[in-house]
Amino acid sequence: MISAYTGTQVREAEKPFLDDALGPGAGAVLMQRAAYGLANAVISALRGRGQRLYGSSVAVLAGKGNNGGDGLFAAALLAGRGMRTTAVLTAGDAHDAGLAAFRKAGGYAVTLTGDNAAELAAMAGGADVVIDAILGTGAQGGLRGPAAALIEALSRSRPDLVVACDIPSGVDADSGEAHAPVLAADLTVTFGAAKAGLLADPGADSAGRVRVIPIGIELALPWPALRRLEARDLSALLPRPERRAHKYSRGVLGVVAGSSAYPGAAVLACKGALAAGVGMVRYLGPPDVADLVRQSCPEVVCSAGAVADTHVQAWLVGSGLDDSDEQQLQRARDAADSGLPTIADAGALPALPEVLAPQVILTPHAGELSALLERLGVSLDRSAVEASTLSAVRRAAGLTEATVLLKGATTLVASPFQDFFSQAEATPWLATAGSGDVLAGIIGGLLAQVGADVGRFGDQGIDPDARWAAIAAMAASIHGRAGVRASGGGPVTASGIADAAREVMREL
Ligand SMILES: NC(=O)C1=CN([C@@H]2O[C@H](COP(=O)(O)OP(=O)(O)OC[C@H]3O[C@@H](n4cnc5c(N)ncnc54)[C@H](OP(=O)(O)O)[C@@H]3O)[C@@H](O)[C@H]2O)[C@@H](O)CC1
Ligand SMILES: [K+]
Repeated sequence: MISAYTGTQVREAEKPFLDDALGPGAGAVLMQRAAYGLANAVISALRGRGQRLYGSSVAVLAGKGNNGGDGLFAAALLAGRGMRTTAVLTAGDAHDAGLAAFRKAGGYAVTLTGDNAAELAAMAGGADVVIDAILGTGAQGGLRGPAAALIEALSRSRPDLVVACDIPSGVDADSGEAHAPVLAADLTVTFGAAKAGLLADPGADSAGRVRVIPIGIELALPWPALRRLEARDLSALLPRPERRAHKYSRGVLGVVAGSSAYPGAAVLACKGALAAGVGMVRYLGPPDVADLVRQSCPEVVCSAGAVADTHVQAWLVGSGLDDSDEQQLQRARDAADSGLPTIADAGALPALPEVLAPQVILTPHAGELSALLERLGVSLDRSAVEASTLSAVRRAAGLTEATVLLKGATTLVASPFQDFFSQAEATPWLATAGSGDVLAGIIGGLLAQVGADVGRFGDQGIDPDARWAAIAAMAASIHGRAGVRASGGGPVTASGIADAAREVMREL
């Protein structure tokens, strides 16, 4: 599991180590570790591209704070390895000890002014590596003045390799909000712990690959602000049938989905659930949709019954529902009100009561989340949601008291108890019709199997209250991995994602 923290949490954790009572320059030790990790990461990245170190060039953009200090010390180490190093001091002022070490190692420093931004951008853009060490966790807002002009010009020239020091300058370490201009990094080398803003969009868009360098503060870190499940977490959390299992003990999912306009959504939701290994799927809906479901998935038991008369462990409602089909909408409301874990997708979102419960998982995309918040009296249009995904999903979970999964390049999940998960396994090829129905199916399939198994989650450090969010995150991860597998770098279909999800489950 990757644990991520706000900038404030990391700074708090660093404080005890900065105390001079620990010895003179105790804080400098942390900076040396950070700089060493950054320099090594740059060396690995260059070698990974088949480039020689000796004679390669690096431009470090250094702000006046400790982030700039990290960058200058790292550049000094790189100069010591034979790289040609230039520092652009973006604030006139610079970290004294860092600049002294940089100069001593043979580095050349130049000060950014109002007049030379374009010239220095051209110089930095021609370097083999650019290190962005302008702003870190001490930033207030984004880049301004000449530093903003430098980054704008440099972004246009698309440097070969950009390495962000701790966080891309202009990205908020707590929220992932990006204050333009931000220089998109290929790699972010972050210190002590991943910052939450690197694992939430749009910050994640600019971060590239994230590498965490331990600096000795790890044991002082509090409960994480955000977590990301990795393959081994999924392996530990996924259900395996017991020796004497039968279809009912493995979990039964009820599905209320599909309409004459979108019958395929019901099929894809059922396929997703079956791929997730559920014992049985019971479909409730109109006869024409049920016919298609039977033809495509003969394993599914179809009826036109009521929610109250249908014995299941979890519900999936909403995928492909028609907003004029009052009978299906009523089923969706009954399911969400049943007290059973329920995934509510697409057409169910506008139909449910405003206040729900943690075991109800809502799965909006940014536009649907904007509409949901609008109904709750919060005016946040789609682009505002996209600009601030973590805060938007937090607000939605707080107001609805439900678990909310926001779909996107990075999928964020928030529980109403302030547990957050972020998964980023997906490929852009996943953005295809029906993909969300498969995701809903996988969530439903997992809810039916492990929703009641509190101990399974506790063993992995997940609170009982957070398990609904963890299940949604597990499903997002499986769905993302399935998309990558089905795509192989090319187009995918939603059915292909469901097929691949079964293989991903087997591997995990
Ligand atoms: N603590 C530690 O021991 C360790 C910390 N580490 C490193 O330190 C980083 C945090 O360092 P930091 O606290 O010095 O802040 P940092 O992000 O460098 O910049 C803030 C400076 O810029 C200024 N400024 C602010 N906003 C601005 C803006 N929008 N545009 C322009 N300027 C702006 C602000 O000055 P002010 O405006 O307040 O006068 C301030 O001087 C952290 O990310 C990590 O890399 C590691 O070495 C491990 C050990
Ligand atoms: K930075």
